[in-house]
Amino acid sequence: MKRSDFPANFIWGTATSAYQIEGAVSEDGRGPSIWDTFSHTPGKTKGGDHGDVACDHYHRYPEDIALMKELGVNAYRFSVAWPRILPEGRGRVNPRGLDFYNRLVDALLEQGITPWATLYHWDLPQSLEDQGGWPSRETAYAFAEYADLVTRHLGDRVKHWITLNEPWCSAYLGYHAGIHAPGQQNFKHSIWASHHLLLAHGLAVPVIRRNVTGARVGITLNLSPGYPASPDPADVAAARRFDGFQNRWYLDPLYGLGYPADMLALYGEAPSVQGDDLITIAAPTDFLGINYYSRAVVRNSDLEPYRFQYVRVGEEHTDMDWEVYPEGLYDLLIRLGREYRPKAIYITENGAAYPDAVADDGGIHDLERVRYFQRHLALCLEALQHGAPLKGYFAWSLLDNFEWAEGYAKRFGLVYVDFPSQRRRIKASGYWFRDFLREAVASS
Ligand SMILES: N#[N+]C[C@@H]1[C@@H](O)[C@H](O)[C@@H](O)[C@@H]2O[C@H]12
Repeated sequence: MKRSDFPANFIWGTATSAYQIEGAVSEDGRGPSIWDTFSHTPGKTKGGDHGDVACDHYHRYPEDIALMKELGVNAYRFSVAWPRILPEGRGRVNPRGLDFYNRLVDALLEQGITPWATLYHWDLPQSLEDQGGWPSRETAYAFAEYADLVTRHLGDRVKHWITLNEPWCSAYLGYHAGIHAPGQQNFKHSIWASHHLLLAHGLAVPVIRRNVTGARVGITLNLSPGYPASPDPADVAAARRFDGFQNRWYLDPLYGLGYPADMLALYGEAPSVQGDDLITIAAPTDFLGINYYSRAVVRNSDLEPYRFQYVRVGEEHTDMDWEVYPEGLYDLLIRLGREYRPKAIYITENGAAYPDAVADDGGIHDLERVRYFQRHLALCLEALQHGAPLKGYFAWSLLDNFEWAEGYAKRFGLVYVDFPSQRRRIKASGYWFRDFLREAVASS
């Protein structure tokens, strides 16, 4: 498989998010986010890690753009930090926050790198959480106001917009599992949050189209194909419930099908739908972003409310203990193309954490990650050749960064970051990606 096996106009990028790399959390007028609060709450993140400095990208973005240039990517997916733009979430605008993204976008364009902006990658302004957070419908309206402001300022140069990153994580991990910010464990709130996140997306789509000539708008979902642990009908049914929990709860409303009836029955908890919400949520989009890391294998369980249990399978796992299963990406792409028929699909994140270390020769020989990318790209190509509307691929991530509750211990970067010194070193996987993009290597 080589780059020229893919269409000539295929997008090749890397991805990051604001809270994971920027740092400068109290600089130039930025307000606090729920992740500032959560990461500074004892016991919430590994080793008490937080994003106060992270990769210091707020100051080092020219160096990081130079790294993107060296890797040879033609696109870069970043997120805009809502609390940098609107410190209280609504109302008062922070011009220095807008200035940062103006500088970032101009520097990317100067290097011939197309900016892809995610409007929300989990850093909700704390003041909005204090007023109810995503379980409150008001937050969806606040998001639409935020989207209007940002796209009016950047829309002349940024044409690719992702409204939300992984609403499943914001709703489930943040409001039911409680392992992500804001750390609530309230099932009803997680269902309401999921609805208001989708509503926020739907409200933002026409706003972006109004403000951005030639806009390409989409959403990014973390989708995982679910497989039954056995042919036992109880396990097969459990896999269907997992699919509803992880995938269909978001895909169905986004593609005009409303919330899946089987999941509404299972949950016994209706989202706080009002008026034309489902029409708003199903606003036509130009692409579907997929973050793919692994599959799920599940068996039946009486554990309420989801009634499935994960089963650990496979011989090969990443440092996140996620099975390496590129076949799941193929299955997902083919299914989505057939069942939901998005105009286009972009892999907006794919990558792996491994316990990288600097070797005696000064290199980082992350050959497992090279193999991970080779295998997943090969299956992307196969899915594309079998009709999936795949148009691009963003490797997660450009840099080792703040891996949320896992802190800095989990490294996903193509570029190694020594956090105390902030020194960047391109890993073997980064050099492989560069050579793949230069077509200097063909790999099986
Ligand atoms: N975990 N993990 C890696 C990666 C995370 O760092 C991103 O912020 C999320 O969008 C998505 O979960 C994937």
